[in-house]
Amino acid sequence: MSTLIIDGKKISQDIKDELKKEVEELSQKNIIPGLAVILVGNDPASKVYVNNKKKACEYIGIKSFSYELPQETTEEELLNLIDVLNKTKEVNGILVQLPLPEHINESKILLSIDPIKDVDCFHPYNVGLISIGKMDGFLPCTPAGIIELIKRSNIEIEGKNCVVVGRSNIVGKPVSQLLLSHNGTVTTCHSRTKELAKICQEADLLVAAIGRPQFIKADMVKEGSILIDVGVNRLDNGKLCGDIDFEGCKDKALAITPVPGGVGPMTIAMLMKNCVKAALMQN
Ligand SMILES: Nc1nc(=O)c2c([nH]1)NC[C@@H]1CN(c3ccc(C(=O)N[C@@H](CCC(=O)O)C(=O)O)cc3)C=[N+]21
Ligand SMILES: [Mg+2]
Repeated sequence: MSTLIIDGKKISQDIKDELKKEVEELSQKNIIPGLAVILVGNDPASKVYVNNKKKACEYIGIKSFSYELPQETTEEELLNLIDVLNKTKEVNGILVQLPLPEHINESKILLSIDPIKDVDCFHPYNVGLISIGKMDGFLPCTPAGIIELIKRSNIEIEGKNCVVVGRSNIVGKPVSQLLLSHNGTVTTCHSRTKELAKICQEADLLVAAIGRPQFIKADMVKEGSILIDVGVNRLDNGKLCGDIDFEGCKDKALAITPVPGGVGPMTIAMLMKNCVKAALMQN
């Protein structure tokens, strides 16, 4: 049987079209979702992501408020801006693009965002809700995007041996929790895991969120498995490359996500979904 290449671009477009419709209906009740996007510094990759988020807002009909602050911005200045946005009625969601410059304390910033406007789902209050299985509020964007890719490809999570490689607060940990809430049997691996290859070989569903180009090779994956690649590694030649050796692994897999065009676009679609949800919760 030929491998299903999961088309994240197409699926994210479907979601954006669903949201566009929903936002049109909301406008009849005079509700316009608003997202504030804050970027500190000049990282070119961050600028690209932030622009993609603004474009998605425009397409769907979400009003975006953009703050591009210089690298030297102090923690206090950033906290003051967030305080103002927390109190601004037109702003339903606040996103502070990560990573932040070294001199700014990231956890202090994430704590200062009003949890009801925390569309990234990074505030400890919202992280806590996810960890106790309350999934009716904001969902973390990349992990929720992964679940949506799987569901819309008609793949069942329940009962599957799910292996997540990576334990970051942004991807590894929350995706493990979402898979668990969908009744997967979840193993979370990391740099200190012993016999990583052996554990990966047992995975019916493997999520690679390591941050190393082509780390997962064909001999590490099970025949007939589902392979989800969260890697966004920029190579010296400018090309984007995943954490899975796509060419090597694809014939062994039942389904696999490409990079680009897999998980990445879903992250933005799920962010948009959280913005619409935020507007509903606040109106
Ligand atoms: N507060 C915050 N929230 C985030 O959600 C967040 C963040 N900070 N910092 C950086 C990471 C990374 N991230 C991506 C979003 C979209 C693509 C994406 O659309 N990727 C395209 C390709 C884009 C390209 O060519 O570079 C794709 O995979 O097809 C990738 C990565 C969100 N992040
Ligand atoms: Mg991400």
